[in-house]
Amino acid sequence: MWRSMCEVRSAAQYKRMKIYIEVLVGFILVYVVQFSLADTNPIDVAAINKLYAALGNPVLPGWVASAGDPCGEAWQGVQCNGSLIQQINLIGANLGGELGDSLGEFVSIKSIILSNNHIGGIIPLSLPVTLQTLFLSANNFTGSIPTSLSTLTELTATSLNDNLLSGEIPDVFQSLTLLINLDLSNNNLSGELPPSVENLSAVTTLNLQNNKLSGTLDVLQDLPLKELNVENNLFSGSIPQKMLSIPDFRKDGNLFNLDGNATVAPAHPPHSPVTTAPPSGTVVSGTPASGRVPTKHADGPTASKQSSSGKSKKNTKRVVWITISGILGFIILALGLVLFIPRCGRRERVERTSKPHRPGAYGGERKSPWDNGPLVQPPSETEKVPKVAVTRPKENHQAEKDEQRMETLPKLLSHEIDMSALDVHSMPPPPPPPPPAPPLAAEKVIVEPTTFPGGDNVNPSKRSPIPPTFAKCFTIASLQQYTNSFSQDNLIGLGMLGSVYRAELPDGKILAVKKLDKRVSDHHKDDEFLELVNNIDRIRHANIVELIGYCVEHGQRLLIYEYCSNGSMYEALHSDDEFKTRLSWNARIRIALGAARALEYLHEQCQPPVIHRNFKSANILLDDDLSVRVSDCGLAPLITKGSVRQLSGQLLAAYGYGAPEFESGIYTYQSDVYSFGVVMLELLTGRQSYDRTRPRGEQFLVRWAIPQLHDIDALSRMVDPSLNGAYPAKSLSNFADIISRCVQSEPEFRPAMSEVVLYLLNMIRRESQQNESNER
Ligand SMILES: Nc1ncnc2c1ncn2[C@@H]1O[C@H](COP(=O)(O)OP(=O)(O)OP(=O)(O)O)[C@@H](O)[C@H]1O
Repeated sequence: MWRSMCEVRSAAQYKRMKIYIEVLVGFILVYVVQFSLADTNPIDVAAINKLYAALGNPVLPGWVASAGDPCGEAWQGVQCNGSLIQQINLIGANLGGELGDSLGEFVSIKSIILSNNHIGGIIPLSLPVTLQTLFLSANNFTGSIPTSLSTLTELTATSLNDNLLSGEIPDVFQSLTLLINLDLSNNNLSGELPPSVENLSAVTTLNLQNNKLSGTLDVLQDLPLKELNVENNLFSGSIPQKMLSIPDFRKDGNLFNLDGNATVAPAHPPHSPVTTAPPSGTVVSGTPASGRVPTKHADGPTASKQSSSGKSKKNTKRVVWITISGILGFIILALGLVLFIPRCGRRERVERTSKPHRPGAYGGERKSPWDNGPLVQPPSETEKVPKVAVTRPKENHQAEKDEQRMETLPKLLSHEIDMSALDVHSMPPPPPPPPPAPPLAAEKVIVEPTTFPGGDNVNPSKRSPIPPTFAKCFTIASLQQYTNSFSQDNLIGLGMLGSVYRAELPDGKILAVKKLDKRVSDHHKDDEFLELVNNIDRIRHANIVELIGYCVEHGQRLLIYEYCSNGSMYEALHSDDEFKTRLSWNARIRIALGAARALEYLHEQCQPPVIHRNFKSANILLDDDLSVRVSDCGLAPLITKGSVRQLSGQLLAAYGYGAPEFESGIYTYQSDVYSFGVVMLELLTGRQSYDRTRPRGEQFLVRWAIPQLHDIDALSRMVDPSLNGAYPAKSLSNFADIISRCVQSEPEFRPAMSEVVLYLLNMIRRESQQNESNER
């Protein structure tokens, strides 16, 4: 065939052949596009239908027990890539029932996130081998950990903690070399750690606390652990020397042999799981008698899928594969022809001049105003660390800086000006965020929770106290005097780290004193606390609450901050109707900008960079003139320890600010970006991030809002009624577009904060241009 084509001699024959091929390629492309836009893959539909039935047909927007189109109809919590389901994320959705036996049937699902529900029964034996994250914590799962875990070779994080799991941990870790976070804590697991644990060559966080595990920790000694919690188990023997350098190693409540003497370390009462674990020895209902034998799934993906599918499904699958292979074959053939013909032509008709290349209908990606290339390349985790320390003085001239920044963005501006030349009202609504692409390798995405500064490998007890440079040292006596002995009248509020009091100095100056709870202070030695103070003291930015001083006395730890007279954005929006009416649309954009600048500074300019970790509207304080001061910056090390850590995770997730990855203990810069998106949603809707007084489907703001963000009509119905319609429609849709970028469930698709700042600045600039032209 190839030869005969090359032998085509006449120009007419060549032209005819070319047209024929172009038409053929056109047909193929149309078919491919149709295929990629087609309904959800039928195998995935069948699997999700079964899952839904097993969960007891709960009320979940979009979901149905038979057929349907989860990808096309955007079922709640479902994310797809083309026609394939990639993620099911239903954290805290009040789900009951069981998981059924359909999970292993999903074709290419990467993430199942069902934490904080009431799902019972066993963890299915059949699991999808494509899984990268499996979060089932805080449910009512019984029985043992399934052996099919061994087939999940792409797994990077899994949390099975806070369930009723019992029996031994199976020896399934041989091939889980990508696993970074594993949480099995707060169950009823017993027996020794299986030998294959030593193959977890990527694991950095391992939580095994509050079980009945026994034997030694020897299999853990060569793992790259940064955080290990084995508290409240029955571990014994001596602790391998190497393990003492794990930066966060908690081991109390075991039978370790310290200094050659068998020692019973003081046991803490185990954290009670969400539901009470049955006493050991109790036969747990629902535990399969024989269900723990390895299934055919261990044979690999094909086996696993076939074993769990019926004959008809096999046929469907075959048809799909044949179709895909056919299409691919066509494409290869067509490409071959397209590439081959010109070469033949060149060989045969050297006098022919080639046509200039014109991209076809599918030749380029659709661009949107926001898609003009990343405004600032989203830095990867490593790129985010600035090479040179930049510390912004408080008295920086932000307006001038913004001018400069805008000038450095000729590409953006020229594009935006071009866009504004168009009729904005006839423009389509903002485009949806880009479709999920295969996630990056986990190690590129994950940043370990911030630990105490000073290097991970430094033993805290060996650090020498470094007195803070600028922060003033207060005595308890003076603070007692300024707060009227920490009287109730001066109590401003309570947080998870402690209580905040209003303090009045003799010169009339008002300060805010954060008195850390004992359970927080107890985790940190004096020198660690001073180091923390030193690091907070370095954080200086016009949009961040300034640390004035500290106090370390008699085991008490206090942080003294500048006082913000207008309370928090949370109070302004949700507790004070009168204040809320003062928050015009412009004021809201400016609050968002101030908060974005604070995060941009923490992530990209501060040295060392800082992850906030507790970003929410209650931590966005407002000054006299409503300018933003973000609080609790640099306090992450206090909340990465002990019970506060758990509490912080629960609170962030429970109140709707926690990014999906937070469930696994992964908290990155992008997790802050997610929380920032939730704060923007609060500004847009005037709703709380979580409001249990609302109907079920509306309680979690993100879940309720996301499907509506790209629908102009729905958007205008979502806006805070107290704005009385006083906002430009275009500005609203741009604001919504930024939100939907920030709250994407795949962290790597969220923008860097510097991009968010630019988006907001650009919105403001365009509005002022619009206002000027209206005035003329
Ligand atoms: N510098 C400050 N000026 C004025 N009010 C403050 C200041 N710092 C904190 N507050 C107020 O004190 C209260 C408690 O703050 P705190 O940061 O301890 O807890 P939170 O933000 O409510 O919760 P979390 O502990 O999760 O951060 C909040 O209502 C906050 O508005």
